[in-house]
Amino acid sequence: MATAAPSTPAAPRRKCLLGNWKMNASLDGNAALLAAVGQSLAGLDQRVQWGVAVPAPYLAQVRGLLDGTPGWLGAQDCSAHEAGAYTGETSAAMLREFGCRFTLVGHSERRSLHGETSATVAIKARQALALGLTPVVCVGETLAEREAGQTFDVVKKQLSVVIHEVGHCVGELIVAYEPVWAIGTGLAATAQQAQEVHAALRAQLAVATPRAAQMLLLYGGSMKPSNAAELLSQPDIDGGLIGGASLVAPDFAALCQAAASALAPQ
Ligand SMILES: O=C(CO)COP(=O)(O)O
Repeated sequence: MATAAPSTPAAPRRKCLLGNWKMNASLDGNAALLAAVGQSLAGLDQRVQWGVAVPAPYLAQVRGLLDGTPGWLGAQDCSAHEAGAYTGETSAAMLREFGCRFTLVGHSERRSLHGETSATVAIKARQALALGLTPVVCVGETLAEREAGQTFDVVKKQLSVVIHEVGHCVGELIVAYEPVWAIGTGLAATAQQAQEVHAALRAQLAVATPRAAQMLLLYGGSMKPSNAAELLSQPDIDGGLIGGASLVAPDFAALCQAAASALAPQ
């Protein structure tokens, strides 16, 4: 008698490492960084996707630098508006025209320094999806919120506004959990802290989409070569959104290799 297949097979997830260069770039520096990254990552397990979110003025240059590599080009933000009198903004259509594959939305620095609300972040995610860009929706609690025991409430609320706004496209999102207290501080969440938030986010997504098990959930906040292996081996951590370490070619390459090591052998 044939053995029945398990009803819920383990999801064959990929890993994904996205660099967020923030406001750090120069023509010469970008060329040197990506030449070194490209060289280090030749032969990387193809189940590891990598990419970089660059400042808007460098999109055209970096598009050329990534040509011929599997690296994804991304932006750090996109406008909530389609077009028109919005000085300083960059639309999803413009990002698309310059070859972007993804855009961050709702990074904590946008929320805290530029007053972005979850409602605005959700509209940005919808705009990005409408133009065929993958929104990387960033959520995360502050230290005060964590200490007050509000972590799960905060991140779920941030995500629920986006889920509601994008409707049936939820499964196309990438979600990045970035605890605000871990960003740029050198103090990453422990693998256990990050895993339990990721599991909660995936459970929340599962209510909205049958694709939740395949969705990429990234951790961000002081991920570096010394802590990457443990973080990336958690069952619900599918990769990283990397700030500082994405500016150092050997570090970013080491994180991608750690992601490859965390995957099951092919
Ligand atoms: O904000 C981040 C990525 O978006 C994380 O930054 P760091 O990796 O520098 O902590």
